[in-house]
Amino acid sequence: MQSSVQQVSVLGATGSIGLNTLDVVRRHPDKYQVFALSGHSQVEQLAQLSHEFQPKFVVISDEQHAARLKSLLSGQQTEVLSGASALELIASHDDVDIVMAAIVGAAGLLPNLAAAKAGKKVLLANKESLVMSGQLFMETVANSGATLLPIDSEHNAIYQCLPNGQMSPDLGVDKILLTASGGPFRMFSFDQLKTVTPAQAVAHPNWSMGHKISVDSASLMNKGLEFIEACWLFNCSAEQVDVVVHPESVIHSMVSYVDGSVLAQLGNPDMRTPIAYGMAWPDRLESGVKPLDLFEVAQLNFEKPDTERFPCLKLAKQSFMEGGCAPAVLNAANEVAVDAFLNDRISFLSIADVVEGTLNDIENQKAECLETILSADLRARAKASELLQSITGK
Ligand SMILES: NC(=O)C1=CN([C@@H]2O[C@H](COP(=O)(O)OP(=O)(O)OC[C@H]3O[C@@H](n4cnc5c(N)ncnc54)[C@H](OP(=O)(O)O)[C@@H]3O)[C@@H](O)[C@H]2O)C=CC1
Ligand SMILES: CC(=O)[C@@H](O)[C@H](O)COP(=O)(O)O
Ligand SMILES: [Mn+2]
Repeated sequence: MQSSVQQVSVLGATGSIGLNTLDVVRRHPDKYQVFALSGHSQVEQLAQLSHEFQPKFVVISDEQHAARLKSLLSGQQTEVLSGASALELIASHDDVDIVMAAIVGAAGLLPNLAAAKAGKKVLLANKESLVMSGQLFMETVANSGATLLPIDSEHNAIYQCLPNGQMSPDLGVDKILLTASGGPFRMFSFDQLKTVTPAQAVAHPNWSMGHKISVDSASLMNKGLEFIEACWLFNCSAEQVDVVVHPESVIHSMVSYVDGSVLAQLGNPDMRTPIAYGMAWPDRLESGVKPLDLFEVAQLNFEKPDTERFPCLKLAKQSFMEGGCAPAVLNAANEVAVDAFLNDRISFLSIADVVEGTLNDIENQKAECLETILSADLRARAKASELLQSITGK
């Protein structure tokens, strides 16, 4: 049992995972105290959260926003900082016990690595950092003795179903069954996919999430990123992970064993469950999530994923099997393409075209060190932007 109050840094506090984390913290003031919060564009909301949680530090990306935040927090003890190095500071500070890694995209990589290097209890929601730098990230965790707990709902479920969170053949583990909702366009024909809008894409059938991950769910890129995330987290090969479409999102993933047993973790689709699991691990914590009513659920369905209509899943698997910096290139191209789609610059189907074109045009390299990975990320962004221009003519 944890006894003293744990100090928590929430990276990406103004987002969907950040706010759910703060909801769990709010329920347990005897166990958790907010040490630091970070945000990017939502200055007012960050100020409001700082008023409520009175953190020691609050970090925002740019200096102008920081100046506004300072004026909103005048008279409060909280220190306002800005920039990438400030994120690393609150992720690795000696006084921090738990880091919630909930910044979206590649922007989370450096602070997440800093938390891992500093040996923190890292609650990893940001899947992009593992996709970009899986080997480096896992080595950093192993070398520092950090505790890495997956918050992504599927990986949290798998962690709960594996013996000691490990994919060990000695313990009879056979396969991971990674569930996918299929997203809002699961039943759409290829023709219908040509004209879907950002508003339709972010309307996930089961989960309320940020825009980027919602579009990824709609294209099945989210499942591709999660496939790579699972391989790194649980040290398994591509052949050991099967994607199973399960439209209800009640089973959050499963593990099958050599004796024919399949263990699953079920629950209502609410991120406060995996967040509370990570915060309290190895204990359990009340999270505010209502108990699962199986009579209300009534049916659980399963399908094979269709990678013809949703090629992003195939592209992600291929990039993992290719190895090196290919997953970092895939991730960067996807970030550029999703942003363009959300801003009405390209169609939904062009997301996969931009990712595929970028992967084809960038020569792969071994992911030897952080600098190589960051340089592949930059080159991929430049190439993806070029491809966007050729699609839009602008
Ligand atoms: N939402 C969910 O249920 C799940 C999310 N995840 C993963 O968790 C991560 C967060 O997702 P989600 O909460 O939905 O995303 P949101 O878009 O809701 O929130 C993203 C957070 O990151 C901040 N941010 C955005 N850009 C930057 C940047 N360049 N530098 C620093 N901070 C930045 C945002 O600040 P601001 O809002 O102030 O601009 C916000 O606090 C993603 O990696 C996602 O894949 C995984 C499983 C489930
Ligand atoms: C809540 C969560 O973990 C998301 O990653 C969710 O899994 C998205 O659902 P699908 O990608 O399966 O549609
Ligand atoms: Mn997920």
